[in-house]
Amino acid sequence: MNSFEEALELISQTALPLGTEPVALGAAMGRVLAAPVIARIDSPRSDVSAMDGYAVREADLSCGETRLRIVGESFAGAGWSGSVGSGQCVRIFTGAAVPPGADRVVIQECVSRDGDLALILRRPDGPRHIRRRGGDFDQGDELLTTGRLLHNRAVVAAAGADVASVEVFFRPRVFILSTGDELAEPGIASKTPDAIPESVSFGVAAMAIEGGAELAGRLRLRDELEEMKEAARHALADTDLVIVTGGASVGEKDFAKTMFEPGGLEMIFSKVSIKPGKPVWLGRSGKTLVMGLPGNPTSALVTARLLMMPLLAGLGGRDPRQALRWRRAKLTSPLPACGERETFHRARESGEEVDVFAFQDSSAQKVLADADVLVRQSANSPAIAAGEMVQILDF
Ligand SMILES: Nc1nc2c(c(=O)[nH]1)N[C@H]1C(S)=C(S)[C@@H](COP(=O)(O)OP(=O)(O)OC[C@H]3O[C@@H](n4cnc5c(N)ncnc54)[C@H](O)[C@@H]3O)O[C@H]1N2
Ligand code: MOO
Repeated sequence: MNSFEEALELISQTALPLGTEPVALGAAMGRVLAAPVIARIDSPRSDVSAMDGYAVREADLSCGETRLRIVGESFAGAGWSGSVGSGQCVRIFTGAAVPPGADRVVIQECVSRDGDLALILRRPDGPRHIRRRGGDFDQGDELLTTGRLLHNRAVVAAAGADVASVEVFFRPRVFILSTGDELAEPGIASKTPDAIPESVSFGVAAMAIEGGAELAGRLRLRDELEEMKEAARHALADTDLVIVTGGASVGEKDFAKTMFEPGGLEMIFSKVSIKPGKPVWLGRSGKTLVMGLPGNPTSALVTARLLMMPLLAGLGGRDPRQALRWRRAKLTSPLPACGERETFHRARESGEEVDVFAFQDSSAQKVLADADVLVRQSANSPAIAAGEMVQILDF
């Protein structure tokens, strides 16, 4: 059995980027850059006004009142072509180019206008309200590095750099197979005695999409080996990762691994010393990776968070360990000593504190809805007192 750190290391070695493609910026949200974004223009493109007002020559301003002749207007997108001479000024608006000669913008609240004369009541001090050319970035600057996730703010920077399309890594294509004779589609389980709603694939699919995956398909399977082998063959075609839930343990109908044997299944790890989720496994069938998650809903979601997310990060061009950003918080109640499996408790964060739920069963579903972090407790650690700091991970 591998430790959690060993499993992560194996994932880092296995999860290599799948390839790259150009995409239009409008479709790039959530994608990972495979090449840096380099600015194609300066920003601002020239010295521009930061306020609505009048572009003046600082040297013209006297301590008392100053009268200047308005010789032109400069709008954003339609600047004024002349230059501002002594005793002159130009009406100017936010984002408009500051004409040569002017070196300050006086905001319009400090100016009264009389025909083509601007009357400045007293000499302004403070900022000159001019944004310098290239003050934000220069043409040729690297604005976004390879491996960056394009979120809403990053696409603003790319678009602002006059970049129309970006080179990104392929999204991993993920197929989810859930196994178990007892499973029924949510909404119809109550009609059959012994049936339970298939819940896990919904959470795993949602998490995979959050992790940058594209959902290639989802199938619910009965524990019938021949049917499962056929489904495995179908799921393996044209996907990068198959996630199979349930049947990971040692039950008589636990066929999650066996179903992949016709295509060949090379194991990468077959159990991890964590609680919950010990039966989680990773293998490769042909060129497709296969991850088996335990069927218990909490075990499935915890292992998906701890191991599937780093795997997807790596396949999608990011550092797998970036998917796990541990933070620290203070325990509100004590934790008992940890057994020999590293343990990840479901908990809720509140301010700088973290409340570990009393119900930690691996079959739990209600608590999953309430938990927002996992609390990490190392294997064989002694009891941890309330008030101690612990490692937490967004869940
Ligand atoms: N003798 C042993 N028994 C078990 C061991 C063991 O080491 N020795 N390991 C236990 C651990 S730990 C776990 S976790 C579970 C995992 O078992 P499986 O992956 O084989 O899961 P199943 O038996 O298929 O299901 C477990 C449980 O979860 C329910 N389930 C399954 N799939 C779904 C789904 N998609 N949606 C909702 N609920 C699901 C299923 O009905 C079972 O109740 O094994 C222990 N046993
Ligand atoms: O790992 Mo199982 O998830 O302990 O019940």
